[in-house]
Formats: sequence, C-alpha cells, structure tokens
Amino acid sequence: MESLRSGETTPLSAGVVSRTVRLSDAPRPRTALGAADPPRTFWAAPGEATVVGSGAAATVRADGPDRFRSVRAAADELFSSGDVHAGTLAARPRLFGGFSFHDDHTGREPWDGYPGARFVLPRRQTTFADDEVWLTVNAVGESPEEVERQLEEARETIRRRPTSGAVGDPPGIVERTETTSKSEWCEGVTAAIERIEAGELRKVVLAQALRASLSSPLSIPDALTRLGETYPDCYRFLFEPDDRGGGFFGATPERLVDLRGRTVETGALAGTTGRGETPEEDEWLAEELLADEKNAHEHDLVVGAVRKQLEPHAASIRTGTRRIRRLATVQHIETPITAELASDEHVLKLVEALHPTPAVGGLPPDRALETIRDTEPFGRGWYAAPVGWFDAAGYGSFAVALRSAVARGDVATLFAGVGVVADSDPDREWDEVQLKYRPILDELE
Ligand SMILES: C=C(O[C@H]1C=CC=C(C(=O)O)[C@@H]1O)C(=O)O
Repeated sequence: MESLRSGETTPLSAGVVSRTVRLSDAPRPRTALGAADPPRTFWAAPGEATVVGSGAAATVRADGPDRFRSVRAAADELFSSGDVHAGTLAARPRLFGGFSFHDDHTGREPWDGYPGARFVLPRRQTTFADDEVWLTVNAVGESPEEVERQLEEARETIRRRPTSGAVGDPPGIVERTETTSKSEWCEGVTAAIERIEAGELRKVVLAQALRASLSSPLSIPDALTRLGETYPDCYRFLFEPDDRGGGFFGATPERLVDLRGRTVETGALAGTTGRGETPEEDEWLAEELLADEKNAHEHDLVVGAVRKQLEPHAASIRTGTRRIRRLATVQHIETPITAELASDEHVLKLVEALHPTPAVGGLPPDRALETIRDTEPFGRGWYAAPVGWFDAAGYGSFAVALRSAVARGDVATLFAGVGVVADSDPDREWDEVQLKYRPILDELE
C-alpha cells in the first residue's frame, strides 16, 4: 500500500478508498447542499475550491487540551494508506471540521453533539473548482469496485435530481433572548477594564450570545447562498453534528492560518467601525479607525502575538501593510502576515500555536481566558475557534469561526464579541456587538 501523501493511485484496497468523476451536468452548491445527507459539510473560501460534503466516510473526534494532537494522530493513521483516484487536486481526500474555543468545552446546549474537535471525511463530496465540478465517493476499508459502483449511482442520482427553486426568504424572528443584559454587559466590561488598569491584563475579547426563536425552520443552504452574495470575500462554513440536524454556520472574515508547502499565510484582524451611508462617509470612518489610538493598540497586540506564536516555527516572517477590510456591515483593521517555515510542519501544529489569537482571546492568554470564563454566562462552543480542513500532507486552511450561529429547527443562537482594552467604553462595545450580529441576523429576520 502506498501513502496518500504521494497523491497517486495504488491498485490495492487500502484504508481510504476514493474515486472522483467530473460532472458535465453540474449542480449548484446550494442544490448539492440541500440534497446532502447528515452530517453535511460546507466550505467556501476566497481563492479555494467550494466543497459540499454529504455524510461521513470517517469521523475523527477528540476532547480536552490535547485535542489538536489527538486529531492529528487519528488523521495520520487514517491517511497512512489509501487507494485514491482524485482526478484533480481539489478533490483529494480532506478532513473538514473544527475545534471548541475552550479546552474544557462541555457541549452543553446549544452545543450538544459538538465535541472538543470533530473532523469528517465526507462520504460523498461535490467540489467546485476552476469552473469545473467534481463528484467524489470516499470510503474506508471498502473495495474499489464497490466505491466505483456507488460513484456511478451517485452520479445517476444527481443527473435525475431537479434543480432547486429560488432562494427562500429569511424565516423571521418571533422572539429574541439575550444571554447578557445591557447592565450585566457594562458591569463585565468595566470589571475587565479594572483588571487591565491593575496590570493583570492587557486585552480581553468578551462576547455575547443571542437566542432567536424563528417563525419556521431556517434553510441553512439558502442562508449560506445569500451570505455568499453579501460576503463573497469571507470564509463560509457549515458543520453539522452527527444525525441531529441543524448545524454551526457562518461567514467569517478572519483567516487563522493557511499552509501550503512551507508557506504560511495568516494575519491580524481587530479594530472595528461601522459602514457609512455614502462612499465619503465610509472613507471618513475608515480614516478615523486607522488613526484611532484605542483601535490601533487593540490591533497591534494581535499583530505582535501572531508573530510571536509563529517565531518558533519560522525561518522568516513578513508583516504586510495595515489596511482597511471593508465588509457589508462593518470595517476592520487588517494586517496580512506571511511566513516561511524552518522545517515541514502539519497545519494543526500552527492552528494549536495560534489559537486563540488576541483577536478572540486576549493577552496574556491565560488571564484573558480566565476573565472570559468568569464573565460570559454561556458556552462559546465552536464560536471564535478554528474551523477548516487539512489533507494527508498536513496542508490546510483554517478560519476563526466568527459571524456565526448554531441553528437547529426553529431556534438559532448567534455569537459576537469585541476586544476590550483600557480605553474601551462599555456602551460603544455593546453597539459593536450588535453590528457583528448583523450578518447572521439579516439571514433570520
Ligand atoms: C470577536 C469578534 O471579532 C473580532 C474580529 C475582528 C474585530 C474585532 C474587534 O474589533 O473587536 C474582534 O477582535 C466577533 O466578530 O465576534
């Protein structure tokens, strides 16, 4: 048997068996996702192939502080041998999933069904890359003939499937419940500022959750389609728990890390303002954001921490020019950071080193995490944690799961947070949280 890392084919039945065909009568991602079996997977990222996963040929789960290493060990075993005809690099076997924010994540409501880490090798996968669409069937320990038969069957099903109709309207919200009242929020932010002034902390990111009861169940394929139109430069994702329906989805602007060969792409995204009514007002707000000392400090702490976390692994690190990242609802300060690794590394090593960046945790990390646990009355679950994919070579792409919600039936729980530094004003930070709910709220109401 041959290692999957070679990317080539072996004739023997091995661990992972994967067969791919190019589709001529190609479905759209929304149609493929609507027809997919649970657990469904969706991944669309700037400059990457869009992938829709249906079911699981293999699932890797882990919990606790060692979850990054445990996932890697299980994946190494899964990928140690294989019989793969991928047809195109984009359709090679990949594991898609994510991690919990906290090491001691418990999976309490609404996170039941989400362990500390969970990655899926989709059973059937539709890959949209470079104007072509590929259908893959993955299996573990099955004969290549059986997998080829299933691929033919899946292709026939797609050929006969009607295309889905127009994207539906958002379901509407009948009731909202905030986990944190405005006065509790102001108390929490004020207490955090006192810890910063006492020299115990430099920055902490505090978040809120919003439970929305919907007038009908949310169509996540429709929501992701609309998010793709409004936030084309964001990472859009969906990860479902096994057999429970619903899912964790979102459209996040924040890349955690991308690794190809020894080249690492990451960055800092922190510091926020709103959008203007006119292009002139947008420009004015952007300039004010870049010139604002509080936001510059909040951002600098992230740039410094990301560089420091990369240093032990890197032969060189380059910090790009600070710029404005303009999204439909907010504007952020963004600094791209690239690095060349000193030796080959698995992307999960970098994910573990970088998570949580001070854009979602704080500084120093331990005290920030303690402050988050003491202050937030809800479980972060997978919010603000790494989500993405990796392959047999250890390359991969991960985003930070912001602008996101867990939806199940007619209930969705949204999450949003803000960086708190010494000059923060609790009222303004409250308003910023409301702005960061907007991308998902717009899909619901
Ligand atoms: C924590 C969130 O945003 C982070 C990313 C960009 C800007 C941020 C800020 O300006 O506070 C946050 O650090 C969120 O959207 O829930």
